[in-house]
Amino acid sequence: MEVISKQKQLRQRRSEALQPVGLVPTMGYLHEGHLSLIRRARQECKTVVVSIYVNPLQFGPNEDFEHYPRDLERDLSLAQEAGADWVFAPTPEEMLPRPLVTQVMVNELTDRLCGASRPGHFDGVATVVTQLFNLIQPDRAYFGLKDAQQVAVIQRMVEDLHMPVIIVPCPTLREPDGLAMSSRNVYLSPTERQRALILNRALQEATKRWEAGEWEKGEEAAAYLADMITSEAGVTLDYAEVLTYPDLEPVESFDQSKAVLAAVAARVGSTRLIDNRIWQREE
Ligand SMILES: Nc1ncnc2c1ncn2[C@@H]1O[C@H](COP(=O)(O)OP(=O)(O)OP(=O)(O)O)[C@@H](O)[C@H]1O
Ligand SMILES: CC(C)(CO)[C@@H](O)C(=O)[O-]
Ligand code: BAL
Repeated sequence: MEVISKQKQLRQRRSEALQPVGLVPTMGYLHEGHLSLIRRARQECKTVVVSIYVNPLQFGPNEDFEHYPRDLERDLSLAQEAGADWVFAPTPEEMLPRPLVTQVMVNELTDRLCGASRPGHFDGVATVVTQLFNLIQPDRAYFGLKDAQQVAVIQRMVEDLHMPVIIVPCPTLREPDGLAMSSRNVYLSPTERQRALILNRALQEATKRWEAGEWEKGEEAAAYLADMITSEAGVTLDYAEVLTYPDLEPVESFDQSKAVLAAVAARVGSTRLIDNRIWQREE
């Protein structure tokens, strides 16, 4: 496996790469969720590129950019084991030699959920993903559905701007007790780690009720999720929403919606976690 930090070296390698080229964009501190994306890319692509870059553009001024966990040495050995051919790990100076006066903005889809709670977040994500697509020119790019809104935003950006890349959404990997894997789980104390289970538990219970046809509108399901999460000590709800997927519009009637996203975000102590389920009616 080759570690690449410079754009020039990347362009050189890219011009000689076996195709298809698969890209797994990450912010590092790799866990099994990331590794599942790398393994999937390995099955489907001749060249597998993992990018590791904590993108300052997608963090708000009071967010955890400085403290975001980083361990490049460990990441490199995990990426290699999972089958990566190259890791692109640029410095912020390499990606941002000067402040940008250009950015990519995806509207509407970013008005709700994490877009509403983290103003500017998806502008930063769309911009850095465009930079990575331009540098690496992947044929396929792999994204986790734990960040379901991110998948919808990137997919729409690629369609709107005719970017020549196939977006591959991949399932969320969980710890044995159901907690969605996340680099931010390391912030949790043992008590918080237990409390964090409420996100998955609420989604699991809501899924049973949706399957039983208990609700007509999305907002009834969202209220159920909000109640359950709010009742857990030490957990502060950020949002609970149930929207059509991938358009992220209100669900007026479950009967008429093919795919629906039930998404939650909450602070457990000071750690912000997200989780979701996609509910799909069989045709
Ligand atoms: N549990 C998971 N299962 C599958 N994919 C995941 C999981 N967690 C993250 N991913 C995906 O890995 C890619 C890189 O994500 P990122 O590096 O932000 O990791 P993360 O664990 O989501 O970090 P954080 O939760 O702290 O934002 C994204 O496409 C993300 O959706
Ligand atoms: C896609 C991404 C790597 C862009 O920085 C990030 O948002 C993430 O890790 O999901
Ligand atoms: N996986 C999303 C990256 C972030 O929280 O900024």
